[in-house]
Amino acid sequence: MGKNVNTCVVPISDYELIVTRDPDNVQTMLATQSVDWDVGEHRNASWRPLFGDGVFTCRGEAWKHSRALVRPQFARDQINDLDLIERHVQQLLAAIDRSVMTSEEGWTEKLDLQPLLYNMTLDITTELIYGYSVHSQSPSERIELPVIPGFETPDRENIGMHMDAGKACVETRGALWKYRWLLPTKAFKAHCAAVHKYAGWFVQLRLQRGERYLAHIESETGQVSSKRYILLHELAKVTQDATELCSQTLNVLTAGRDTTASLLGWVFYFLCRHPEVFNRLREQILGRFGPYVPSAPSNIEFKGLRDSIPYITSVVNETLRMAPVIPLNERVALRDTVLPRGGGAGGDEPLFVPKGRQVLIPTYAMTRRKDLWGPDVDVFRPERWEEKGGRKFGFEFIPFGGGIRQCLGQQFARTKTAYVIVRLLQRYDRIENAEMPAGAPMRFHHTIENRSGSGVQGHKLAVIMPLIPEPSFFDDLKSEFPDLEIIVHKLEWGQTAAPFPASEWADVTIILTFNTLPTPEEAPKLEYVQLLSAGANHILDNPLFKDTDITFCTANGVHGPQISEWIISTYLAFEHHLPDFLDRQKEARWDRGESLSNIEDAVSKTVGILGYGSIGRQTARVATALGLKVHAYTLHPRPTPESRRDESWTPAGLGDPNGIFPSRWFSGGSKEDLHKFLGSGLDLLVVATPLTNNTQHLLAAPEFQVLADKRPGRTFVSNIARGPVVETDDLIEALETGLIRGAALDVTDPEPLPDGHKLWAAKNVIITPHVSGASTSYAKRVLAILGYNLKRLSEGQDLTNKINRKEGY
Ligand code: HEM
Repeated sequence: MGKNVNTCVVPISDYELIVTRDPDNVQTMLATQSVDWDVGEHRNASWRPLFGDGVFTCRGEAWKHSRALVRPQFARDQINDLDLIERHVQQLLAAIDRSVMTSEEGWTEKLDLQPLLYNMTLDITTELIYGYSVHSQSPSERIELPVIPGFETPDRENIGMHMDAGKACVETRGALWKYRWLLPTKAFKAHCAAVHKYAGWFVQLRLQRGERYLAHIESETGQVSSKRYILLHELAKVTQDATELCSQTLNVLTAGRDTTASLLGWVFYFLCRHPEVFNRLREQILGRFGPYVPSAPSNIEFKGLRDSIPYITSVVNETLRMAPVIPLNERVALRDTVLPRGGGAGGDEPLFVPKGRQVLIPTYAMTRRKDLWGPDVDVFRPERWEEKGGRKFGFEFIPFGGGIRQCLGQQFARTKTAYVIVRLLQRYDRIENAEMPAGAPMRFHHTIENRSGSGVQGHKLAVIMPLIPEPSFFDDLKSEFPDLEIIVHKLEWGQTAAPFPASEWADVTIILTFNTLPTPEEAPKLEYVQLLSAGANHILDNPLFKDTDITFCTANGVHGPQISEWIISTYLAFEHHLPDFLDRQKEARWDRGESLSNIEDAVSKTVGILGYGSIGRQTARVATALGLKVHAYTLHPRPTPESRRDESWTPAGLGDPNGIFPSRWFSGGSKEDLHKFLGSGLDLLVVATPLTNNTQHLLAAPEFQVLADKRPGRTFVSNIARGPVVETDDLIEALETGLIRGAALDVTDPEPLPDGHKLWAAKNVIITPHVSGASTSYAKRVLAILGYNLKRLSEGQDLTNKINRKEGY
């Protein structure tokens, strides 16, 4: 850009390629002489592991076959289903509205639109292609998927992440092509496997349901429409090859999702910098469609959408000119051939291109040529598209490619983009640029995104804790989120008041703390509080929690490893008589007692876990390894694989995120439900339920009796939850009378357990002073949760370990 050169040869390492921004050359490669050209082998080789062989990745005959298969689908009107788009746009509006401040002007908080747009296009595209949306914007709307024996239910929560991370790997592998073997492959393979599993599951469902697939989805989603269109369903009428269906749908998914989200992101990038364009556009939109009416159906028809407001097309075209979301294309010569220009001393003569030579087409540089676009080429001016009766364009403007491989989704993308613009401008009367002036707000994948790369721009994190993390933690955080401002304050142990003036809260948006909290008025910008504790009962009455909708997240998950170790070690210690032997050791006494005849090991015993959260799940993992069977008890029923999953944070490779360990599941809130579980034959009962009004004294004399009815005097009770969940007197009674085998208690009621309390001396009891959660790795794990949540925040995703205000945990 900037120089008066349009075609050049560029040596890179040990090979040469040609770069051209000459429209005649481009037309030759893409259209008029396309028989001499194809996309490079390495497009297919680098993308295939992630998305398979499909219309976007293939070359030669395989591409022709793919294009013939997929193309007819895009000629159908049904693909432009505005009802489908509207449903997901509503979620976008809801997400924006959630950040509206209560100030009189009704401004939203500063917000990063790009991740929200990415979520929306993912939701739209997955619904269009597979019939089920991933609902990344509103996970609660996800419909339970049916079980397909032999096929793992797809991970809808993380599919966007797997696609993005997989694509990032493809980009790096592509850039380092000859040396790609230097790159690690483990993570890439995992992302590819997750993406294939996702698409493969829907393909299976379609193949099994056959023609009834559409009806099945309509009855599951409750959305019946004569216009309903599902790409997979239609393609499967032509081919039943599962691999092909998988690859072709994934190819369209990738071609359609990021591109449109990036385009929309750039549209609003320019609109917020050009209020005059925003105002003119909004005036025309309101004139044609009227203002936004909440809860009224959209009155926008496909036919009138783009034609009736040509200025929308001008704004979109100007955006694509300034920021072509696919900034670079390429072709490779299939035989010795020529390009019309670029050769000779002046560069005006034909240029010989030997077979195998790669030619790059920098679209972004072609649309910044002053000789083609005029002296104001660097100015965003949609009006240029209206001059001289509307600008006609040829191969100097190819944001959707051109010739035989022209984008199949162009009309769909333009419709979707226009629709979102109309709805947002109907709804909001102003938009302002809140981006910091410094830094290049751009992320460069195979599409260009206007995104600072951190997504946490404008955020300020206050770390307030007694143990200050290692400096390397902050270095890592800074390198991942360069725009994040961080302040760190050390607290004395036991101190709760903030060690700084209240005015310092004013621009804090994120806090990491145990219970040092501002008032809602002191921290008007606060969005997210990461607690250092797994429990939240100490903040439930705080006005910041009670009277605002600020997101609070617990450190749920940090305790799983050490507490499950405590549970299993006290249980095994009891079964192996270790407390007795330690007593005898103190007396230097070699005495086996009865142990040679009555030590029981854990194999084939049954552990019942009351409260199958992160601690319960890790306990299940360890118990399973020892040969125990697991019975799980949860408040809400978990009848399907999907419902058994747990999205809360867990250290990698630990816990039971997919709910695979229990052999039996019990649930319910009534005594009867609880008794069914307690009566299922438990050798070890682990109490791991939070303390709430409903769980106070959950286990008392009747419950110990139910345990004993099935396993007389056999059940060992382990309480690592909270003392009051168990009725202490009844527990002592059950121990003394031998109704239960023994108990390990890390928590008691009262707590601390006073000197001389009779529980100290109860039969077969092991008591520790509320220490099972202690671990030198505690802080490290909390910080991992914070880092994970910052990433999710930056991507516009829901945070993990969010406290449910209704349930109180
Ligand atoms: C702003 C949005 C979009 C832009 C800028 C865009 C751009 C492009 C470009 C430049 C190509 C040509 C690649 C080449 O020459 O090798 C292409 C191909 C393609 N696009 Fe799009 N696209 C967009 C949206 C979509 C959507 C929404 C879909 C589908 C739902 C889609 C489906 C495809 C397919 C299937 C191809 C492969 C065509 C072939 O190689 O035969 N695109 N797109």
